[in-house]
Amino acid sequence: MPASRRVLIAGNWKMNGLKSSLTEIEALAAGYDGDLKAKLDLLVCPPATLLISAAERLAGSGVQLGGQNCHPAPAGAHTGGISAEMLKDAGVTSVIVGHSERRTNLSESDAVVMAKVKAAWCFGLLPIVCVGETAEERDAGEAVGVVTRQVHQSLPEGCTASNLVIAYEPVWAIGTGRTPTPEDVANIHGTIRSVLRSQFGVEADGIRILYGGSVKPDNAATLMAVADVDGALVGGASLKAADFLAIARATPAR
Ligand SMILES: O=C(CO)COP(=O)(O)O
Repeated sequence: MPASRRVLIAGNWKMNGLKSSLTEIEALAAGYDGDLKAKLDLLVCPPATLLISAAERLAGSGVQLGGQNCHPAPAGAHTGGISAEMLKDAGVTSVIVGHSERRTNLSESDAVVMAKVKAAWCFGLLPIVCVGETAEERDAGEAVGVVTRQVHQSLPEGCTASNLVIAYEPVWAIGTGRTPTPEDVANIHGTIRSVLRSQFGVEADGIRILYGGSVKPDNAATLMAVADVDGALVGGASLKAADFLAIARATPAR
């Protein structure tokens, strides 16, 4: 196992979280203890409005802070946009790009996702690139093909173990309580690893591939033990520090 493939448990709060939720950030900072630090990286991605305050609360705790999206342009006339530089300035080290909710609801294409990866790199942020098939695509037997295409077309040249994380999130598993079988997860993660190998050679062996979609404290141990699963991207169960920390504790040590 390459040293760089340290397990990463990441929380995506999506459009949830008010100032009062900063108590959960404080609880995360307090709960990321020596055992967890020895075992894995912990990352939380609250909404943009909470980033600066969250960075203050997390300072010195070792818990990393992430954004949920960035604009492909460095700056300028993009009302409502948030640039990678702004995220960096707020204390962020990672950014989720290409989440299926943005691909679907905001028609984000693979080309746009690639531009966002490059924007993140310009400011030293670690992009977490999401891929995953819909229920219709899975039922049509197209899961492998869809994920392969997304990985191929969303990633620029020059991806390495230290500048890229992939998250496989089957759309039908997000927020539904349904998860793929461990065999299905192993199959898609193995496919992603081979696509990465074909694109980036030996570097691919160090790139972390997270699983996301209805990860909970009671299924984390099983899902995180699957081959080529290097952590989780957690939605709903990351909103409460107790649940999110329980997922981290349930994750097997490597
Ligand atoms: O979309 C997700 C994380 O980005 C997964 O969400 P849930 O964990 O709520 O299914």
